[in-house]
Amino acid sequence: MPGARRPTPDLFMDQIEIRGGQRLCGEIDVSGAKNAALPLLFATLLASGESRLDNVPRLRDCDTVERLLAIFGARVDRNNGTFRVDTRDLASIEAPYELVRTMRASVLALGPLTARFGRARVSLPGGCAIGARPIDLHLKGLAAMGAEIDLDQGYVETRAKRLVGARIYLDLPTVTGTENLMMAAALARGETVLENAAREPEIVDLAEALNKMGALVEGAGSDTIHIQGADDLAPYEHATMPDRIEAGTFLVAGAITGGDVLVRGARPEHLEALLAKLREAGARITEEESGIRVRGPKRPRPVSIVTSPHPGFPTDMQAQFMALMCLADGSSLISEHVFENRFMHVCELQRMGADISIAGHTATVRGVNALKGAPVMATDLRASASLVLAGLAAEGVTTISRIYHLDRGYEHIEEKLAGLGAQIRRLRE
Ligand SMILES: CC(=O)N[C@H]1[C@@H](OP(=O)(O)OP(=O)(O)OC[C@H]2O[C@@H](n3ccc(=O)[nH]c3=O)[C@H](O)[C@@H]2O)O[C@H](CO)[C@@H](O)[C@@H]1O
Ligand SMILES: C=C(OP(=O)(O)O)C(=O)O
Repeated sequence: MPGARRPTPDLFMDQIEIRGGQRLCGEIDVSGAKNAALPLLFATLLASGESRLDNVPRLRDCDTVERLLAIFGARVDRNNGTFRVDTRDLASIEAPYELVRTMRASVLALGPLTARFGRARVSLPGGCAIGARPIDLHLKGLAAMGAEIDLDQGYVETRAKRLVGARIYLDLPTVTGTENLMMAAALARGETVLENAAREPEIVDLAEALNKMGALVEGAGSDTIHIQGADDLAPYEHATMPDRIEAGTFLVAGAITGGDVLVRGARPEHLEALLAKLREAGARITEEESGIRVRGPKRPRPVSIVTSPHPGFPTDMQAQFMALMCLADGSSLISEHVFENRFMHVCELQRMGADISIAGHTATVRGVNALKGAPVMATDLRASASLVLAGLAAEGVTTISRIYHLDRGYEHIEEKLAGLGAQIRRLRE
């Protein structure tokens, strides 16, 4: 039609619409953890046979691993939250760019494939919205275990006769780096010691599964992990741990709306830093048998946070906590020290009336009396979650576009929040 404006591509993608201002009350269930399910699914590659993983969340990233495992030749049978992965006929060791670029955690194929087949070819994931995110420490660790490493047309290629155990000091406690090296070490000859290892609960979950497979992993959850490799590993049966970041997001949802929410399945020992900060902000937190209850303050007190590796305040909760601080009765400082570019949500929160300024790694958030609904855009996974939280508390209607980011890490988020009384719906493409 002459003169007609072409709609922007965003209009052809799902959006979320929230009518804010409802006090959220009730009970909400936590799903299995994305960041635990992904390494656990790649760990199936270490053995020949059928592994079974329960409590896998229905997320875009889990669909991506399913596709990758199928490319390697695994048979994946998926029934609700249960994945049965049969790795008897693996035929390929290549993780193609088309899939890796949609999910950085694809790099977790590198350790298991190199350990089991002595070869892997995995596309380099490249940077993403939150930072450069190199994988040099994964590669240094594999090289220390005897792998030859080449870069060819954007792919990392590894070769090794059999990996040998090594003492590896990680310059930074990288989470997926620690997981990749634990999986590689599980089939290496002799003992591997990972020093300055990541201590996240997802590392402990993976260690449990590797031990079920026949490796001997000790010290997971501390900064030194000992892994005694085995000649062969057996398939595992395991259930994914609950998602502490999803749980944390729901706790903030209760707090930001002044509500009363029981987050069923949330584990206090996984969430200590967040719970301490929510209490400082004035939320009442109680640990109950089935989960964690939050009762929101009338208005949050200002609380400053600094992100750091576990057990510090998780970078994956920074954006959500910032949304809460936007409505605090005073100013707070939010310092991001894990990723260099994880303030993408700030501009969008400002569109909703937030008063935030950034200097280097720190955002100063001056609390306002109210946020106002607006059309906003999701830029990465947790940035999207912060916009949902801001939208729940804001006056009027918030429409969030590009929610494919949200679907990478939150299962049925609109249905779950609607169950607490939120006025939220997905506008389909
Ligand atoms: C799938 C998964 O579990 N993702 C999580 C994992 O990501 P991921 O494992 O990618 O994050 P890392 O722990 O590796 O990154 C931490 C820091 O180390 C740097 N680094 C990392 C590896 C490396 O070889 N070289 C290097 O310099 C990164 O750029 C970053 O600044 O941990 C992050 C930090 O808690 C979380 O935000 C992600 O949700
Ligand atoms: C950054 C995250 O995930 P990923 O490492 O998969 O990008 C996250 O879960 O917040």
